[in-house]
Amino acid sequence: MSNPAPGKPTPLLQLSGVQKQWPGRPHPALNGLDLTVAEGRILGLLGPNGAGKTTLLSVLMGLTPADAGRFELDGQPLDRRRTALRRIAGLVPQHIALYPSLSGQQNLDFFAGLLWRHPRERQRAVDRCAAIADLGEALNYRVEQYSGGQKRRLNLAVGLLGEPRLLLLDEPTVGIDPQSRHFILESIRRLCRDEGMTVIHTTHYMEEVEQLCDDVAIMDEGRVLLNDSLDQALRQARALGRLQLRLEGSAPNSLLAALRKEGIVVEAVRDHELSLSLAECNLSLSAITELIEAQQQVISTLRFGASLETLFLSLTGRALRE
Ligand SMILES: Nc1ncnc2c1ncn2[C@@H]1O[C@H](COP(=O)(O)OP(=O)(O)OP(=O)(O)O)[C@@H](O)[C@H]1O
Repeated sequence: MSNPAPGKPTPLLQLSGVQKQWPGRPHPALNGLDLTVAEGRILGLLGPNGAGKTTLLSVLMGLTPADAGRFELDGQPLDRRRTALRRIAGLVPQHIALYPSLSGQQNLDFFAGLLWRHPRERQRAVDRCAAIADLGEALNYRVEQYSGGQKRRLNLAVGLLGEPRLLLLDEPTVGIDPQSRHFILESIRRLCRDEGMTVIHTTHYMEEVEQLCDDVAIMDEGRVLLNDSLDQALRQARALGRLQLRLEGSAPNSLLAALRKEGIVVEAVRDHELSLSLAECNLSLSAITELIEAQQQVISTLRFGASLETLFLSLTGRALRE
């Protein structure tokens, strides 16, 4: 393998031309998919229903073989029929995969028993994952008594029992309360930061990708249309976007000049409202607000019209949640 360019993250996984046709389906679920997953980073995999995200995770877990394609792990080619990722990957499936009549603890013990032979290793994995789920007393309750959020937390913990190097998350926060969602996202972030785990996080929620992920891949009709760092993707999105601002006072000329100096195009000024185009500006949103506040202006509302959603729309021609 050639050495990565300085500053560029090392690829853990590289896929090219991956093809998968489910029997009896009119279109391939994966249709020449290329994807790079960088080591120790969180990749947000965005795509509408039927884009092929779950199929991709199934192929990566070796649950179903790809029809064609090249797979490289740590720069070494893998046999596409046995991608061998199961050894290093943990899957947190979209549908809760727990035994409802067993307690949380019993679920952890059971799944750990499938992964670890040695009782001491098994116990260590269970204790670690029980701590990650952080369910307190509820760990001893039957899973059928859990809230949706508690089930999701345990589902995540079970996916971590094998101490995976690569964690595959299939929409891990669907249909749960904001607190549990926050808990799950924080746990993922911590695992990535403290243990160098690599994560593929599939989701419909753009804002989750913006909050959590280092990299983003946008997928549609079995192909990856964009695979880049989140910063680059947002920069691309920003080029499509507008920032609408409402100030508490009217905008002084000094503010307009300061904005223009940073490459921000002031498209319209109406009373206290400004419409800005950020196509030529390299500042982050927070740097722009700081710049405005440094001009002694108070922002009462701010609406950014370009996000991953805008980028997604421009790449696929349709909204993610259509
Ligand atoms: N086990 C299967 N057997 C037959 N067809 C399948 C199977 N799994 C997925 N498909 C088909 O493959 C295509 C891609 O589906 P997939 O579930 O991978 O997409 P997805 O992006 O995960 O969608 P969602 O966001 O709805 O979960 C769809 O047309 C789907 O019907």
